[in-house]
Amino acid sequence: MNSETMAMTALNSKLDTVCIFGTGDFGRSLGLRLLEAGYDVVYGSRNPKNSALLPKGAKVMPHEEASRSARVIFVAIHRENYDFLASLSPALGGKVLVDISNNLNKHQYTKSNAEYLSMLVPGALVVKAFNTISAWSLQSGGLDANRQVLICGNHVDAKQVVVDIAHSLCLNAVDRGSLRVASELEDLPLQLFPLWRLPLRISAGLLGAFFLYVLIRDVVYARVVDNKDNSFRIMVSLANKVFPMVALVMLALCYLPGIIAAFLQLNNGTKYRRFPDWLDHWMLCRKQLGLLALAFAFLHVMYTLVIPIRYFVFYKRANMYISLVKENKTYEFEEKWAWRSDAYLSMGMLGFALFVLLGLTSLPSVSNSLNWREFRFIQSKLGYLSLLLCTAHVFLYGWDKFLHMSAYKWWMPSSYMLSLVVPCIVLVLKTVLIMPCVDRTITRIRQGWERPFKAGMGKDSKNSQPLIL
Ligand SMILES: NC(=O)C1=CN([C@@H]2O[C@H](COP(=O)(O)OP(=O)(O)OC[C@H]3O[C@@H](n4cnc5c(N)ncnc54)[C@H](OP(=O)(O)O)[C@@H]3O)[C@@H](O)[C@H]2O)C=CC1
Ligand SMILES: [Cu+2]
Repeated sequence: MNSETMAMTALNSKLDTVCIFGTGDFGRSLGLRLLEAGYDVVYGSRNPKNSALLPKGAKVMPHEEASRSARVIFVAIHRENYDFLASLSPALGGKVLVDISNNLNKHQYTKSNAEYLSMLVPGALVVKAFNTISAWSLQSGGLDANRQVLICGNHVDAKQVVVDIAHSLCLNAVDRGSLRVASELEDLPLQLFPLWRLPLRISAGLLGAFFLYVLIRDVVYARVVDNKDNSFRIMVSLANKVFPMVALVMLALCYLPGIIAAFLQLNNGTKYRRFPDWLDHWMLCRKQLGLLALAFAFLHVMYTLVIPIRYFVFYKRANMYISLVKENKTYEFEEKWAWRSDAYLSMGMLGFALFVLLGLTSLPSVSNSLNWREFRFIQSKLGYLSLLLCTAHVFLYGWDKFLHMSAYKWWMPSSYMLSLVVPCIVLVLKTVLIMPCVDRTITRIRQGWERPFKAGMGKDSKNSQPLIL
């Protein structure tokens, strides 16, 4: 038996007892789960007599005594109170010290908490883990919260011991590498939807801009020029104009960064050159952009469904029927209008169905069941088709309004027309990219080929992510 196996056996033989320093929220929740999983739990506390709140079956002792009874010690104490651990150094030598601490702010300290702990207790095998799991989710059994335990540390065996504990608590363990990444793990709980920020800002900006525009155009202008009060239209009509426009532009914005990246690669003649940071960031949040766009499309569907029961629509229809009767006229069937309304409705429904499919395949549980080619086919080809159908839907709905400009000045075009600018640019560029000659060049570039006269340029770094156009 070599020394490593012996050390492992020694670690495993003691695994039935786990020590926890600190009897606070996290210590208590973790202790409870460990007891339920069949471990013996010993708490190390400043106040061993105060065990009223602790889970039944756990023992409480002073820190040094508690540390002697186990090989694995969870340090459920805030970093600010770590200093006393230095004096326990001799007792903690060779033990697996699990640092679970988080900070209040990002980059609060120059050294991560785990590295600081290993500096305080140099003889211990420090592992960073469990800091991304909350005391609450531990208590609720991890059933309705994040179940992923991210682990890092410099000692493989010590990490394995922590992985085994995580597994026995029915949590998923992911090894993230050495103790150097500890500060990254400590930053994770402080993040608040990092990839949603840009998409949320974009959607808020688009919402505000489109709403202001249709408000000025449909309400304020009508009031000032025609002395007509259209303000009641804000609630449903204007909202139902703004939502589909925002959804369409945002769907187009999901595809624009991939297209820009492809043109950059074409221009550079190589894929071995980094994209600008803003493009990288934009590409990383395409999924969030798409999901927000889908939410706006859903809103548009719901607002459209209530149109027949609106008072205003009821009033307009009744008035039309009455005037037809009064003037003894019939409501002529116009084939052109029948075609147009069926066409835009059908395009809208098909586009929306594909849009929902895109949303579904972005869910990890679904995308995990697809291979890369299938995923690309849906996200790229069907996404392109969805954008095309949705653009056609908006175009067919508003085309007479584009042509019929007399009511408004040239400087106040239809809002639908404005919302088509970005999607049309994206569709045209995308069409250029799928032309066989261009597509062939891009495929070759992505396989590592470099345009001869540009070869070697910027070969310092690869693109940070594979492309989905
Ligand atoms: N709560 C949570 O959801 C999560 C917490 N964490 C981390 O877990 C650690 C503990 O958090 P939490 O349980 O919420 O905090 P609490 O404040 O509830 O508990 C901290 C415990 O530390 C001990 N302690 C306090 N001061 C000192 C000191 N000067 N010297 C020695 N021990 C001291 C106390 O135990 P005693 O009186 O027995 O000595 C106290 O109960 C923190 O580092 C936190 O960042 C990480 C992820 C989630
Ligand atoms: Cu529509």
